[in-house]
Amino acid sequence: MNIAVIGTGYVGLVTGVCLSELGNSVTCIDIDADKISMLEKGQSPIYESGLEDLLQNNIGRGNLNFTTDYEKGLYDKQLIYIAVGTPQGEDGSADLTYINKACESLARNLKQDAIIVTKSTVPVGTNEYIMKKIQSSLPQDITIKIASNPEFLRQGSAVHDTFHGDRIVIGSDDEEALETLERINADFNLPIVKTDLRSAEMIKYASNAFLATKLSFINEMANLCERLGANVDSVSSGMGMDKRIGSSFLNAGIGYGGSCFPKDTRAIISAGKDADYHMSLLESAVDVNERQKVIIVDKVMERFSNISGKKVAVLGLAFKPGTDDMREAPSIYVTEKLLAEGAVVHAYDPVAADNAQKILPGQIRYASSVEEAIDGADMALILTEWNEIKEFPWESYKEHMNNAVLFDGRNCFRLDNIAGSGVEYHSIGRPAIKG
Ligand SMILES: NC(=O)C1=CN([C@@H]2O[C@H](COP(=O)(O)OP(=O)(O)OC[C@H]3O[C@@H](n4cnc5c(N)ncnc54)[C@H](O)[C@@H]3O)[C@@H](O)[C@H]2O)C=CC1
Ligand SMILES: O=C(O)[C@H]1O[C@H](OP(=O)(O)OP(=O)(O)OC[C@H]2O[C@@H](n3ccc(=O)[nH]c3=O)[C@H](O)[C@@H]2O)[C@H](O)[C@@H](O)[C@@H]1O
Repeated sequence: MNIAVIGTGYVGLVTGVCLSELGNSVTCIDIDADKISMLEKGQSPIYESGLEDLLQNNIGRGNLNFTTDYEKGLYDKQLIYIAVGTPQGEDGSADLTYINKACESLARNLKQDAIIVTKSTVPVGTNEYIMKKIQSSLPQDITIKIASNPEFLRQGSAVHDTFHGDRIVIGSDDEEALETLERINADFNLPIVKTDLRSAEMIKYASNAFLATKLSFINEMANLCERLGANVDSVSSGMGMDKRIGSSFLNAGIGYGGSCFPKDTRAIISAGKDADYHMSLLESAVDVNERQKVIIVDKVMERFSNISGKKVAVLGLAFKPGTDDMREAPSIYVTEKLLAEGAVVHAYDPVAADNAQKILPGQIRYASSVEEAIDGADMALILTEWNEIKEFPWESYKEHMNNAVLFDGRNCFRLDNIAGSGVEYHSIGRPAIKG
């Protein structure tokens, strides 16, 4: 099938690349000329395992193209995916500016009937709005249909998730659109959930909101474990063995970040307000996460009282391992707070340092290895559980640091492995280990 994808961020790019891998002819459109020029050369603008190989293979096979030109990109396409960003607006609601702009360009340049498929996460009712907006600007002889196909990939495992996800959701109020999407998606060989337009939009928000709430729940339990002398690792595994609870998303830590959970939870709270319904559970989940992001600095201050002039090594900056994405990364809030307390911050991240330098405070010094970051440090904070950080040998902390005190915001290590190592260790929801 001939497919266009509008927007080449995480979702647009992965969607375009994976649909071309399945044998479709795909053109990706973006307004960012630098991005398109990189992509045309087979270079991925994002760090995502396996993506660049697939990108290059499919460009080579001639079934994947990139353009900034809507007319060229939409030419002869039967399916058009919209995958532009829907960031958080000032009042917490989803900002539909990019969706509006994409719809306007689409309507100006579409010359044939097509099915428009929304991949972007959009509030319930937006697909109906998109349909009306585009159709009202099209010549009368062109007809469009609309469908929602929300995306569930995780950054860091985006390609894997696309081919091995738990389900594909397609929603439409038009039978023909549903059938076409079912046919295209059948090639992924995954369970397909077919539903109406509004329910598909809601499934996406409800899924992210549920996962975010699960994280805030376990983080609250972790904070209580600390006060009551229990170990949240044991609590998580004991809870997770119950199939009704499930063991995933029970790793306590310094809270969720990233480009979606923070904005999507706020967007659904805002949708609740508009519908005159108070989403009290979700509001609490968001509040717990706000507090959790900086809990590690509270631990530092409790231990040291004054960190002015102290060298603090920050290990890991990305919001999670496997990505260079810094959006809403806890490292933003943690480094700001450390600097406000007068600390001298030396940071290391295996892939996110370039992006970090664009948004973190200018005073941060960047190291090119864990060793360099911790050399002569008075304490080290782990904020992202990269394998390289998890595999760094214990002895080396003692060897390099002025003071081997480690604050682990991701519970990377088992307590029984640390005892006796000579490193003082503080983590989340578990007893501290004296050095
Ligand atoms: N990042 C993720 O892991 C996931 C994101 N989503 C949702 O997917 C949507 C996209 O997210 P990301 O890929 O992270 O966004 P992004 O912000 O990384 O990329 C959006 C892309 O759209 C382009 N763009 C903006 N306006 C355009 C226009 N008028 N025409 C053509 N291109 C335009 C931008 O230049 C950019 O390359 C959002 O609604 C997000 O909530 C859903 C699941 C996973
Ligand atoms: O809508 C989206 O954008 C995506 O949001 C999340 O994916 P992502 O944000 O890429 O990453 P996750 O693996 O879900 O992690 C989110 C945050 O939760 C944190 N987390 C995750 C799991 C856990 O057990 N503990 C924990 O603190 C991570 O460190 C990270 O900051 C969802 O998992 C995807 O299904 C969804 O498509």
